[in-house]
Amino acid sequence: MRSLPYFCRGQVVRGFGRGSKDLGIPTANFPESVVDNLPADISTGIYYGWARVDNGDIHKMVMSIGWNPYYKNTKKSMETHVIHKFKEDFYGQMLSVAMVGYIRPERGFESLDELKAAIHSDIEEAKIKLDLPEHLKLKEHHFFKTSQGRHLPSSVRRCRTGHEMQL
Ligand SMILES: Cc1cc2nc3c(=O)[nH]c(=O)nc-3n(C[C@H](O)[C@H](O)[C@H](O)COP(=O)(O)O)c2cc1C
Ligand SMILES: Nc1ncnc2c1ncn2[C@@H]1O[C@H](COP(=O)(O)OP(=O)(O)O)[C@@H](O)[C@H]1O
Repeated sequence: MRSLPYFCRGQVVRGFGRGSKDLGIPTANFPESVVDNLPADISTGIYYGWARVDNGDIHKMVMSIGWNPYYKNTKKSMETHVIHKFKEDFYGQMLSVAMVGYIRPERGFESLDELKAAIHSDIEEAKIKLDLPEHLKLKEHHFFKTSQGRHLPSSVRRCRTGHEMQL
């Protein structure tokens, strides 16, 4: 995928409230404007990368892009599970992510337990891959040093591919 790494930020909005309740794996949702602006070559599926909430620490993350076939959603979404235990929810805060690599396509599952097992295996894969030097160096990218600018208009918070960010 030519567009990877892909750098993106947006204010966290409410989803269907299933991530935590059903799965025990909370996923922060991006607004529709961010989902609609994904480059054409970023296909639906599961990705790994780095994430930061407002000006906090940079953590490993896994992200699901698509229609969640298990739940048969009608709206495409981008849902990020940050691999970190937060003290509280962060709705309305700025989430900055660097999508670094692709894991697998989205799938339907026979049971919730199978979906949960698949997500846990994605998390383990992400943890290992992100320790590679070429991925670790992205934590130092100037994207994560620029203003988290919650006050900035959405037009200023455009998402960019690694190519556009002059890696
Ligand atoms: C790493 C990861 C992998 C996922 N894989 C799938 C999948 O293969 N199929 C699917 O239907 N949903 C998948 N999901 C999406 C979950 O079903 C989704 O996070 C859940 O529906 C919560 O949605 P909500 O935040 O809108 O409530 C995945 C989520 C994550 C974080
Ligand atoms: N480690 C985490 N990763 C992602 N979101 C988290 C995490 N810890 C807490 N949250 C909070 O949980 C919310 C997601 O919970 P979830 O049950 O999936 O609800 P929703 O459907 O509203 O997205 C996020 O928007 C965020 O505020």
